[in-house]
Amino acid sequence: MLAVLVVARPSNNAVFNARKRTKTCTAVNTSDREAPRKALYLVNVYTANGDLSTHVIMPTSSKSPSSTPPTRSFNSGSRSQLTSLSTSSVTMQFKKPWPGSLSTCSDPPSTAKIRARFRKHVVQGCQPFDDPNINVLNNPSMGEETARYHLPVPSVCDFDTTMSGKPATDYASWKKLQEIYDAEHTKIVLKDLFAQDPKRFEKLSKNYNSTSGPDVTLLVDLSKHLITEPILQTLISLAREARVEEYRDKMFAGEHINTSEDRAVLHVALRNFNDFHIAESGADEVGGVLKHTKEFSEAVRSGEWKGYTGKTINTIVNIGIGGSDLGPVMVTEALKPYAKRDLKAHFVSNIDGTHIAETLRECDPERTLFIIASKTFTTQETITNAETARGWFLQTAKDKAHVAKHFVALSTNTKAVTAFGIDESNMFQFWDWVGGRYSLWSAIGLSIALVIGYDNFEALLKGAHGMDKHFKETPLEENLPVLLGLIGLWYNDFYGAQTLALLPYDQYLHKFADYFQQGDMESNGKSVTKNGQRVNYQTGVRHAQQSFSSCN
Ligand SMILES: O=P(O)(O)OC[C@H]1O[C@@H](O)[C@H](O)[C@@H](O)[C@@H]1O
Repeated sequence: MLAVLVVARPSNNAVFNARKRTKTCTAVNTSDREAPRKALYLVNVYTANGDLSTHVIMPTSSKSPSSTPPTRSFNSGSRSQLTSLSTSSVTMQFKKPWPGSLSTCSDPPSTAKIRARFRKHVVQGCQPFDDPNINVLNNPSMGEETARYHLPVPSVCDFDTTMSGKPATDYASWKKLQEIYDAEHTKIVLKDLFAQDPKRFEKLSKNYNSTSGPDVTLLVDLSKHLITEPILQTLISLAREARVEEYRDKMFAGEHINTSEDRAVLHVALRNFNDFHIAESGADEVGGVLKHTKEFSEAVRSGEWKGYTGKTINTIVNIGIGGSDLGPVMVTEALKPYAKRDLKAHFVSNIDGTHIAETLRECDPERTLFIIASKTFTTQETITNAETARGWFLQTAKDKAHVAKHFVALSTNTKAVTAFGIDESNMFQFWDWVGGRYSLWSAIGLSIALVIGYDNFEALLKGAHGMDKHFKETPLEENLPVLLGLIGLWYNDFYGAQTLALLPYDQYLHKFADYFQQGDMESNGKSVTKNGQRVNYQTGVRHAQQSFSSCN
């Protein structure tokens, strides 16, 4: 099947906001050269009340396209529609009130906004939209009822339209799991399962031996879960049906499996050490950033790096939020036994000024290094706290030139970093293919390297790489992340158990639940499938962080 896909899918936030306002659209053109009459365009529009309306448009022939193709619309009444199309272009019309993500208030969508939206959504394998070819067909003004845009469709490319955009509930294995659950769940009692099979622990527990050394092992004990071997086998079949292995391999190869943002998903490249071949721009720059991290962290720790009055650094303050805070704070706490005790580390995330104010009371401006950690460098909480820190520092240091000795930035956004006043040489780069929740292994880990030393930071990366290798190379039946994911799905979607308790009894892991909560919820908590269809089943869980009282 040869097809063209044109996607302008709302991000998760967009979908979340769709309840409040109209969102724009996913346009899918699937055309089959062998059977041109089957050529198909789909346009999904998120309407003001959050519903998805799908327009299906079938040109009479993709070789001799109709300018007014027959269309079928579901949930009509949306504010945007296709008015004409050919094999190479689509004309879209937006009616007042304009789709919320394209315009604000009652302004018509600007060409720049249309371009920005469509430029972002280039599907892997297809040629990008050619911006200049997005033409405004009329010149909408406040008084006009419609705005019309001519959007070029990229040339035909291979795209498998059966990719996992299908609701999970449509898979045969899902249906089988539902049957098993309905017939058996009242009989699944743990003590009976152990009584029936004395080898249950041996059969359902898995070991992981790290490449870091024989003393590093993990035990995942599935025998204490409410599953049987047939249930586990069916869960694994579900993963195969959903093509988890194929998408895992695409991920490691650097393909843009994040289709809504047209990005690769490559946190594994941050700890790869040239093991897997990853063809994505930036993957070959990781080594350079690690070198910078090593040199800088060693200079600060050894005292070679001096503050503006020539004194050594004795305090670091990481200012960030979400992934730019939770990962580093969790790891520095977990690996405290390796910490340099005379280098105090603070992590400031709260927009409530008390957090930064109380932290600054413990800092000496001559001996403090501020690390501004933000992938986007636009996050309000972080920038506000960073400005407070800079103002506090300059009250004593006076001269802005001294900022260079006391402020560094960890970000993908060079322009915003330099506009803030941090020199590019004091910036530690990373790439848009690092999700915030996975960023502790990127430059965002600088505070970790400062606290535990670069060699220990590198050992952490290598440990993570060992698990990446296991995930990449191990059959699903023995694949620990896959098995744990499937167990989560079994409880969440069949038992309806939406609360996950994380019980890290080791005090060093006291920040683990906070950290893991973001990773799990932002990764799994989705409300639409890959092709934009709203799901009617659970995709994520609620996290209970040792708050037993709320679990009854
Ligand atoms: O690192 P940034 O760009 O400041 O973002 C911080 C956090 O911002 C939140 O909005 C995102 O959901 C998180 O994923 C992210 O970690």
